[in-house]
Amino acid sequence: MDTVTLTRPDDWHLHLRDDEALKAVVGHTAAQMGRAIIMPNLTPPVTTTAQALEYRQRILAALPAGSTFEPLMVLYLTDTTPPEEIERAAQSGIVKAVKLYPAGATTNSDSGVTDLAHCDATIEMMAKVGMPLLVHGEVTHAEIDIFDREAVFIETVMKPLLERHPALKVVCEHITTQQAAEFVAQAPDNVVATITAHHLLFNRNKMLVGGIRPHYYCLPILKREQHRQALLKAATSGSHKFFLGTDSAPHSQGAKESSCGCAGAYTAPAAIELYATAFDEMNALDKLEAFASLNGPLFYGLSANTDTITLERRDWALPESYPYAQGEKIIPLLAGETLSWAVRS
Ligand SMILES: NC(=O)N[C@@H](CC(=O)O)C(=O)O
Ligand SMILES: [Zn+2]
Ligand SMILES: [Zn+2]
Repeated sequence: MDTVTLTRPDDWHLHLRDDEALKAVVGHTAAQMGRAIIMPNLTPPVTTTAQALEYRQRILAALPAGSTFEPLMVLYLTDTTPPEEIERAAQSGIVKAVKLYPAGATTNSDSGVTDLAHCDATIEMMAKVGMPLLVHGEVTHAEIDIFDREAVFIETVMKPLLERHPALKVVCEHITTQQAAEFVAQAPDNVVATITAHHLLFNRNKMLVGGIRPHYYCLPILKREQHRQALLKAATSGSHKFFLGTDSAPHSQGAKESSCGCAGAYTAPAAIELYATAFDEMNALDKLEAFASLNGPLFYGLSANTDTITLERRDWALPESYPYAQGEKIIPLLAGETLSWAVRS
């Protein structure tokens, strides 16, 4: 296959940041995605429906002229989010989900949940009104090895959570392990997962062999090849439980190329091209449309987009960098390298 035409895809896990950074990055996603689920880990985080409505307005104002890109908003769950906030969010029609960041697990998660027991009534309300919980699934205990944090989370947090709230809609975000892929595949239909392009394309060697490559450092961290193979299998299985979420996470060049670099891979500029490359590796380009464009809307109760995009097999080089906030640059994943799938313009 040398061309693939898809219903226009959506990105079900995206970081857009705010202000100047938002203006620098939003066009990359809007150029190829119809909609995106916008992560709420700003500083301060988006914890109320009122804040989500304001943030949505700033995103719409930052879009290139004529864009029809639609941001889908998310609330940041804290120990003190009241059940009434979930009702307000559901009634708004604008807020589509609530995000669980275990406190300290990732970028801007300091206001996250310290113990899910504090959130029981709020989560009960989410199950009642059908509001999905999006989960950064890693434990944060210092004694747990970083490569094991997702697998331990499934056993110690996710399974007990679903026992208490069996009807809760849950998205296991950016899954990275065989354990997570198998857990989701075997779970009931209300439990699904997003998978990033970088976790489908790379294992941890890419980050650590021949020099330390900070642009491949993200959370959850890249795992061994066995896990990448399990993710590829899940994404191309044809199951409606797995769908596209880039976790494109912009940080300036200086914040990444540092003695203590930030976690996050900036993949938005070539998102669908990177996924096509991964599906091509599996000879599964015929499965890309369901993963990228159909399974996400199905879970969120939305219609698929009505227009299409066409990918073609053609070499092109990603730019070395793009302009970012405060005069800094942002380095896309695979900067300067050649991709063999391109979006036809
Ligand atoms: N994925 C990352 O490595 N970073 C994300 C946060 C997140 O999604 O965990 C970010 O906001 O920078
Ligand atoms: Zn995360
Ligand atoms: Zn993320």
